[in-house]
Amino acid sequence: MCGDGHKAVEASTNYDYLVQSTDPEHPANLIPEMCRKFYNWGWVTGTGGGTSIRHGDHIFLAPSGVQKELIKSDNIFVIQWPTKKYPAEDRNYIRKPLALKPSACTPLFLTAFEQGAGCCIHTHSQWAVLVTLLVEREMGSDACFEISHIEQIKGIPRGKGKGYLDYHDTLRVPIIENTPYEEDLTEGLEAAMNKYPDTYAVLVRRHGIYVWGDNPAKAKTQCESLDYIFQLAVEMHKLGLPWIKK
Ligand SMILES: CSCCC(=O)C(=O)COP(=O)(O)O
Ligand SMILES: [Zn+2]
Repeated sequence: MCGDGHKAVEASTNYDYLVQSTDPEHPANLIPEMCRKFYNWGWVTGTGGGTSIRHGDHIFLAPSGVQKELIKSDNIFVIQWPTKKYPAEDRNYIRKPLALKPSACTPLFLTAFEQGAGCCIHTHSQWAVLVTLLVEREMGSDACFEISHIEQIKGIPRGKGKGYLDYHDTLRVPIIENTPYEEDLTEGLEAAMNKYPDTYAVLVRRHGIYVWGDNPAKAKTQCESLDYIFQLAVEMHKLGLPWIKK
């Protein structure tokens, strides 16, 4: 057996306890549970999308290219935090399930954790994709998504430690262009975070969205609020209703 294979066997043998817990809130139980919900909501169908949780100095990650609704705790990867983002071989994986690859979204999830997030969700929601196309056609490829005077925007934070948006505020979500490989989105995500330091989400044109939060519950509810708003925005557009109330 080659050196790498030997290391993987050792890692999976020694660190299984990291993904074994009877606590439903443990990341190794929560990621499969969240992915099942996200699949049923059309967010992670056809293996796309995923989620990752930071718990203390461990990052828990779903595997790549698998049916996300079928993930088991035993399939979860664990990285020791902090870790290098690149190259992938230099990341501090301490648990690598055999025959599985870590999510291609890993460097993007790590970027969210660098910002202090406790959980990052990537969806391929059709509402998110449609909004990126509408913004491009109506406002141009440099524009971000903007909407105001919708009750649900109160579910989105104003920025770290700044509370939540009010009904009269304008929600802005930056949009980055898609790349042929998921990993290559990282540069665009970092640039969008620098340009919009208060954002908790970045849309990816023709692809989906990355949403993060201080913890799994906040990431999930923020992602739900955004998805509700994107669906509403698409329907408003069909009715000729403006997204910004004058
Ligand atoms: C049909 S999925 C294409 C790849 C992608 O966009 C994605 O989100 C997959 O992520 P994974 O965690 O499965 O590597
Ligand atoms: Zn994706």
